Amino acid sequence: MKRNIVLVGMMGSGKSHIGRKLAQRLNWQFVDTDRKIERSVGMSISDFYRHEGEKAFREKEFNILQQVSRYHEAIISFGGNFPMNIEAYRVLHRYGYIIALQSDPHRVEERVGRHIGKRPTVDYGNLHEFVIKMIRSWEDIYSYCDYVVDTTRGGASQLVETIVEEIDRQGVSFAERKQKEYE
Ligand SMILES: Nc1ncnc2c1ncn2[C@@H]1O[C@H](COP(=O)(O)OP(=O)(O)O)[C@@H](O)[C@H]1O
Ligand SMILES: O=C(O)C1=C[C@@H](OP(=O)(O)O)[C@@H](O)[C@H](O)C1
Ligand SMILES: [Mg+2]
Repeated sequence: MKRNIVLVGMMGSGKSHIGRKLAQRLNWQFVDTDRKIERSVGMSISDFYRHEGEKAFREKEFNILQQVSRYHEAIISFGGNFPMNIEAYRVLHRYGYIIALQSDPHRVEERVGRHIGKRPTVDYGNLHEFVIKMIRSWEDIYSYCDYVVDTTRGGASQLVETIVEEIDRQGVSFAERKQKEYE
């Protein structure tokens, strides 16, 4: 039996947007791992990454994953800075139903380019090449996921219903939250 739903995928695939709507639809909590890391270290992801480096970031991220992976009735959006690695996958998959969101390059470019500067690791000067490379780096992950959703087309409400129907179709059941366990 699972406890939560984890959304993974490249930046601009819609994790935050769809995650919030899915949480509303199910009346669950929405949790963003990047925001939790930022609260825990007291600085932005980009500052932490710049000051402490990738190894420290990965350790912190793993730490947070272990914590949130045990949550019940939560939609957990996994930060899109890097493709999920196998250790993160194992931790999240124990209790989480893992959904990968993906979109075609032109849509990712359009979404990420909408707020220039918002995502500190994006190369906005070379957006097209950056997006192609990022999409490629996520390709190997999809076969590990429980469900892959293409978010290139379709509004968020429609995509949320598609996800809910698929979970029903697969007969996934989730343990209920019995006590307050979040921040
Ligand atoms: N299905 C969708 N339909 C319309 N706009 C969307 C959809 N999914 C995401 N967006 C928009 O695209 C942008 C990036 O989405 P976001 O949820 O922040 O992606 P991520 O968290 O995966 O980087 C946001 O401005 C969001 O409102
Ligand atoms: O560019 C970056 O480093 C970030 C991009 C965002 O990713 P998403 O677009 O996946 O939300 C988010 O993880 C965080 O704010 C940092
Ligand atoms: Mg996001």
